[in-house]
Amino acid sequence: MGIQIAPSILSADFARLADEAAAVSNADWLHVDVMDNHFVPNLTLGLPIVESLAKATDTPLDLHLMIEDPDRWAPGYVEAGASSVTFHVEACRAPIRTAREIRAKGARAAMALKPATPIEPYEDMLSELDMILIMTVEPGFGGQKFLDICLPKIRRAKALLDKHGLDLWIEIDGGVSAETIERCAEAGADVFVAGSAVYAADDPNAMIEKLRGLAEGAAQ
Ligand SMILES: O=C(CO)[C@H](O)[C@H](O)COP(=O)(O)O
Ligand SMILES: [Fe+2]
Repeated sequence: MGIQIAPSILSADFARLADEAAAVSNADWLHVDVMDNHFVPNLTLGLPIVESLAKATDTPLDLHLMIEDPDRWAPGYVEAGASSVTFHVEACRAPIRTAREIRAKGARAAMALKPATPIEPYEDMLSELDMILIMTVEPGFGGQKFLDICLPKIRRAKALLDKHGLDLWIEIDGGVSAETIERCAEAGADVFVAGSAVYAADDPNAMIEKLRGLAEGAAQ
């Protein structure tokens, strides 16, 4: 698939979500951050809004569940219209079962790791997934500073995938901008979430193309 850009609607105007989705028509995915004020200290949106957003845009929805008990909720987000559903392994009680349920309902299944969570304990279950999300900020808020200390984990994740001959995507989320995206692409990331960098730009679609070009150049 190559490089993919996923603007996060966390940085959009929530009163105009359909327009904000249309403003990033060059995006490969629309990244939707679901927060429950328990797993993270912030509260955003849930199933009814995802269901409406899925009907309002042709861009596939990339759901990032920052919630407790994703085992219970993740399959419902596929039914609501998500094309990819990511659960946090720190909150998930049965990641293999949950990944299988997401896939069985027809979406891509992904597992997210907070900055201090290692990838190695999950080596044997990578084949159950379509994507690994490596957080490059502590989850909970947009507009935070990119954590360089996460770069070695991207490289280790890429090496594990190569070792097993797996073609999972590696997604990066948090602090991605024109200043930081090349480092992540060099390390092996392929899907780039960008909230504030895209929505604060005068021309969001031009920023998406700028980010895509920088990542493609660095990935070669
Ligand atoms: O998951 C997230 C926060 O937990 C968001 O997707 C992320 O922070 C995007 O915002 P920005 O690009 O401004 O860092
Ligand atoms: Fe996110």
